[in-house]
Amino acid sequence: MSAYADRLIEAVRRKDTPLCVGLDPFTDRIPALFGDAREDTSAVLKFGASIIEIAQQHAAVLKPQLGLFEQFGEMGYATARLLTEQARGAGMIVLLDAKRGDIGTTAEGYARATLGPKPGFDADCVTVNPYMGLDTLEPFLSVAERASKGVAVLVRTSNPGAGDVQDLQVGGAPVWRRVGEMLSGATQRLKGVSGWSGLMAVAGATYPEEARALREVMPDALFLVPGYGAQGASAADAVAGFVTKPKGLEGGVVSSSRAVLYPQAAQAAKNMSEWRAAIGDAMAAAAAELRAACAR
Ligand SMILES: O=C(O)c1cc(=O)[nH]c(=O)n1[C@@H]1O[C@H](COP(=O)(O)O)[C@@H](O)[C@H]1O
Repeated sequence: MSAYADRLIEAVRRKDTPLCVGLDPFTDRIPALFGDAREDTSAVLKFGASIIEIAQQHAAVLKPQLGLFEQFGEMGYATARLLTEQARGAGMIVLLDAKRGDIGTTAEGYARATLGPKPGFDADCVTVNPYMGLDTLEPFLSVAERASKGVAVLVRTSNPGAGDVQDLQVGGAPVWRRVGEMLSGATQRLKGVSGWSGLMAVAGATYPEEARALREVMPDALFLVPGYGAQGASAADAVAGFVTKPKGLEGGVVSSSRAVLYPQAAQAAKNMSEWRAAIGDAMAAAAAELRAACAR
């Protein structure tokens, strides 16, 4: 099987947009058309399945947020697995947002659970937190190398408090830059023939200057860029860390969850076809806006 980075970049090129649809189920925002998500996980399953049916037309990548499924207990976990299977079956790349991070021996369990085949999740890529140290990433890198998968590492996150730790100065440079530098060996290990690496760097769209600087430190890492849409970052900010290649569409994926899952028009939908149209419009608009931002 070809390397994860090559599959990802090829899929993004085919869709002609770096849009990654985030699947974040919020019980109070899933429309009643699907049932009551506060009481019944089948409403979450139906909602997620419909989102994937629409997302596969507009985006190459799906990012299920595992914590928001785990809040429903074992049924939530099973639902996330079923939706992962559905998305992969439909040809989408699944980037499981699990934000794992623990000592190496424990991380082996997390790596098998997320990237491993059944009974694991068999996701294409998983988000991990490197702030316990590089040894904690090793199990994920080993599985990724063996199974042509990816590992998305938090480097400069999108949240308001990202700078609390990540901006602290170490030897004249912020921590996030040091983390980016530390990841160079891992980046080389997951490199594909395209020259891109399946060691993805999470770089928040809300901090475009940092994303640009991180690109200099990590020239070969595909970026996973959250923060576009609901967190206020523009499409131009979201692609700040991308690089200019002939088609201008290279550098990673930009995720959007709430803005495409719960747009105002979808909340007002009276029936399923109105809801589908509203979601399709929101995803098409995000895909087009990001495509245009890449071309600039
Ligand atoms: O790893 C992530 O996906 C992530 C990293 C980060 O720095 N910031 C961030 O918002 N995320 C995730 O990206 C999604 C953002 O959702 P929206 O703000 O609704 O688009 C959530 O699932 C977050 O958990």
